[in-house]
Amino acid sequence: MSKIRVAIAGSSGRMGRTLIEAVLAVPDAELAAALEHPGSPFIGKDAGELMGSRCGISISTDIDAALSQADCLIDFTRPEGTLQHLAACRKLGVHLVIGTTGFSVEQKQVIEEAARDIPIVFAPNMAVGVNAVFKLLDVAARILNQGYDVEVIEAHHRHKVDAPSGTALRMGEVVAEALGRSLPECAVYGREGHTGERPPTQIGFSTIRGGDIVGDHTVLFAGTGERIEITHKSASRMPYAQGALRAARFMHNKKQGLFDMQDVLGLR
Ligand SMILES: NC(=O)C1=CN([C@@H]2O[C@H](COP(=O)(O)OP(=O)(O)OC[C@H]3O[C@@H](n4cnc5c(N)ncnc54)[C@H](OP(=O)(O)O)[C@@H]3O)[C@@H](O)[C@H]2O)C=CC1
Ligand SMILES: O=C(O)C1=N[C@H](C(=O)O)C[C@H](O)C1
Repeated sequence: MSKIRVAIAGSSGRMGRTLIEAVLAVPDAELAAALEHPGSPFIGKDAGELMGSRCGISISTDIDAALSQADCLIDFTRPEGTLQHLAACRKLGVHLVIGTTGFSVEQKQVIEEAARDIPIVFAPNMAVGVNAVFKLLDVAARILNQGYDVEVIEAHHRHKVDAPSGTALRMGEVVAEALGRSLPECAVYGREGHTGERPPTQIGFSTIRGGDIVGDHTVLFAGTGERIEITHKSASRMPYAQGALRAARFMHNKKQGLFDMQDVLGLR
């Protein structure tokens, strides 16, 4: 099989740099292009230099030119940037991996619509371990379906701009679905003041932001006389990048469709 030609959006960001490192390290993919938004101080710089050694690909703002060299774009940016890249991928028939989080319901609909024309893997967490935890949560919630209060607790670095994390929200969705609840109806995002007693069907979310925490998630099932905690802790961003590359490989022979990492990992 020929190498997958990968373009990376947000290439100077935390995930962008990790993705460059991941792509340059594997034999079956090549870095085709590296993108940044206009105004970035990294425009014109060699993408490999960000990770220590030059690779001959300059960081550019020209989305169409970048996509003309690529089979797949990997995007970990911000929702507005992702939607701009999505439109260009759709126009040029380029596959898209979306790791960005923090989309509105309407923005997610735009992604769904685009997946009629191109294959898209859209997942709030590309790490294999987190996707295993989604499965464990489904099993746990079905067993602990009465008498256990569910709380989702997440912690991330001080630079993260969206809350709760996309992963925490997906964990809440998995548990809510297993329990036959609608997350928008039962979710509570933080508590303050005289809140009254906790309704038994509530799913609570707590957010911690600080320092360089890469990403920790815990789902707590609190019963009477016992507690169950299912926790995932990231110590590096490389598992996210490697998951994104698996997603790019997964789409190689696909024509269209919306997928997530459960599809990529064969966990459906
Ligand atoms: N699905 C997953 O597995 C994971 C998802 N994420 C998500 O990925 C996203 C990025 O995270 P992270 O790398 O830490 O963030 P960073 O802020 O470090 O990187 C984002 C990059 O995107 C650029 N950018 C910002 N706005 C735009 C825009 N409108 N158009 C194009 N590029 C833009 C930034 O440039 P500048 O710095 O100049 O603003 C930066 O280079 C977040 O939504 C995060 O939640 C993160 C890790 C794993
Ligand atoms: O912003 C991050 O860093 C992360 N974002 C993703 C999320 O919002 O779930 C995934 C991971 O937790 C790291």
